[in-house]
Amino acid sequence: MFPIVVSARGSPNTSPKLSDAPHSDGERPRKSNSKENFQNWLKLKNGLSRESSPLHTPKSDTQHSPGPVKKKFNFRRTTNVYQEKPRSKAVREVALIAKNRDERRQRQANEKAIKQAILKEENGNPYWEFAMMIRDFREKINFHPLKADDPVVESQITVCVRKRPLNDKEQRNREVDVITIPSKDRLILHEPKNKVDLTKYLENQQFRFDYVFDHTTTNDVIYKFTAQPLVKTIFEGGMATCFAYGQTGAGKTHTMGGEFKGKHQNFTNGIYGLVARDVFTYLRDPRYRNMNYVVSASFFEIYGKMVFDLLAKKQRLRVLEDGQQVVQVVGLTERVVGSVNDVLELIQKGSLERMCGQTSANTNSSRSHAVFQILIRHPGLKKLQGKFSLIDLAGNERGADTSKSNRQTRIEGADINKSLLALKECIRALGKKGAHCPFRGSKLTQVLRDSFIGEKSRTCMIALISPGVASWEHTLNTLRYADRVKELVVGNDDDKGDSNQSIPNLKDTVSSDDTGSNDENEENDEDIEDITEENPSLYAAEWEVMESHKHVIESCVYFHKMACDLYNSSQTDGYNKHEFASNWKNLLQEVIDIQKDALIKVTDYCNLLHSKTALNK
Ligand SMILES: Nc1ncnc2c1ncn2[C@@H]1O[C@H](COP(=O)(O)OP(=O)(O)OP(=O)(O)O)[C@@H](O)[C@H]1O
Repeated sequence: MFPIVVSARGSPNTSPKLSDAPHSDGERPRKSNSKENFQNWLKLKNGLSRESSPLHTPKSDTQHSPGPVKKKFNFRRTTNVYQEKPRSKAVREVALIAKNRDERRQRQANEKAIKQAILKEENGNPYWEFAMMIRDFREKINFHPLKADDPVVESQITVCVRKRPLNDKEQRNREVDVITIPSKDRLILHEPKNKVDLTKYLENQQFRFDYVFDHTTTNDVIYKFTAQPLVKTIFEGGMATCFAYGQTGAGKTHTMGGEFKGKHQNFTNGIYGLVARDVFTYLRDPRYRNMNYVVSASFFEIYGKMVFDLLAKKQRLRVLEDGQQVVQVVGLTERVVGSVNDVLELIQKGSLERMCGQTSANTNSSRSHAVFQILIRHPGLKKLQGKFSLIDLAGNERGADTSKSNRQTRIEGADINKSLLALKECIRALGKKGAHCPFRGSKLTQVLRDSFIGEKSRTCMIALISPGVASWEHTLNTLRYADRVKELVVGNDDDKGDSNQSIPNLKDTVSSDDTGSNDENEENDEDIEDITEENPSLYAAEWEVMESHKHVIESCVYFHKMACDLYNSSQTDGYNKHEFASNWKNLLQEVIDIQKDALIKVTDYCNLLHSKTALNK
């Protein structure tokens, strides 16, 4: 039974009413409307803090404020008292305080009742406030999602994001979907936050990529906008590379290997299989039919510093680099394939061999990078015409997830972080024409070195994200990483038509204090400005500084070891002077690049800190 709200003056309260109050006479309750309840609850909350608090006495009353009360009254709080004409200003003031207190209590009771009604309807959903705020936010947006027949824009580096649907576990936990995709190249992450007084609010972070795919997008459509435009590159004598990057369980294998149906994986609709299909289509094209190209494939995985052949029972392989910096994976199986089915068989074989570890996020988590390559060679298996490398990267989650794990898992985590950091630097180097590529930063970038050099090399990165609120921090990391890669390759192309629509509240935080009325929200506006104007840019800059700092530390250790090895090798009789000089030069260049990058980032950060401090003065 809900309390019947009667105002202190005896008239029915004008507060918002419960839209779904259950009937006390045993009738079936009316169809509930939790959104309306939520709006009412917000209004109540707001009204409560502003109207009824003694600190928020209405202006008309404060104008006649009698000043401090000196006498002590024996005041009986009844409805009649409010209706009587006060005998003095002091009595009137006390009556007003009492009235406000009563109203506040009634509002609290009302608020509690509405909250209970919403909770009942939301079936105890612990995230219901965020869910309502996000729903509210989305209602104000015009959605222009990507359409399958939209044109494909080609570029040397493409970075896009795919959001998967909430999985069964997330749905059982009633997780909120914190990703909104308003258009084909934009994405908003709703960060769930709590103020110090535990009021919940959203901090909306907007990102922009070449394409953003929502949870309804199929592998075929993703392929069309990502890897498919790169297939012709390998026929034109270039290197093509496609990475799947993201948190464990976000959908990397689903995208690269093929959609899962239970435990069965459909390899025909993964990017590996789709690339193979198109390679054979190109071979039949009149332009290439007479070239008699030979197609072959290899499949290996990189686990820490070790490389294993997935087509040869995980035989361990060595990676060697010659004086010309050509990197060879010695003994890697390269199978000649005559049809798409041959390729699918190899994909299936290799996928079964993949190394799996365990993390708290996914018991079948992949802790290794899987590299599937399709090569086109001139007849006689000699000269390479082109190579398509497809990489299903290991889960990118950081210390937070691995700190609870054993030492081995922590080492794996550190290796994964290191290789992902090196990968980012190498793609950035590809984007900055002529820049030094620090490919020795990890085994992954070492074996993929030829992907990052040359005018004809093209790369695409698909960042996979989980939409659930429980994953929002990992999702933010993934988006920041992808954004960093994109930032350097996209430039200032702000001519994307309707995708630039203004999105409501993007510069605002949405909080459960919001009622939509400006004058009622004066106090909160201060918070809004502080949170959205300052923190994200500072936070992002700080994050960059920390990342580059770590990179400097790691590279110093690496540099020290390599420099010692190189020096020792130069002390032997008959050492190769050319090779020594070239390696020493490259090593120095690599470490200088990393330090320069860190210097730029920390300088930007210092400037940002100074400008914020100056603004606050
Ligand atoms: N877009 C999607 N639509 C439907 N289900 C998906 C989608 N993406 C992923 N899934 C499902 O989510 C689960 C985890 O996906 P997947 O194994 O591809 O994650 P992962 O990122 O490769 O994780 P790991 O790093 O452990 O390999 C799978 O059951 C998969 O079917």
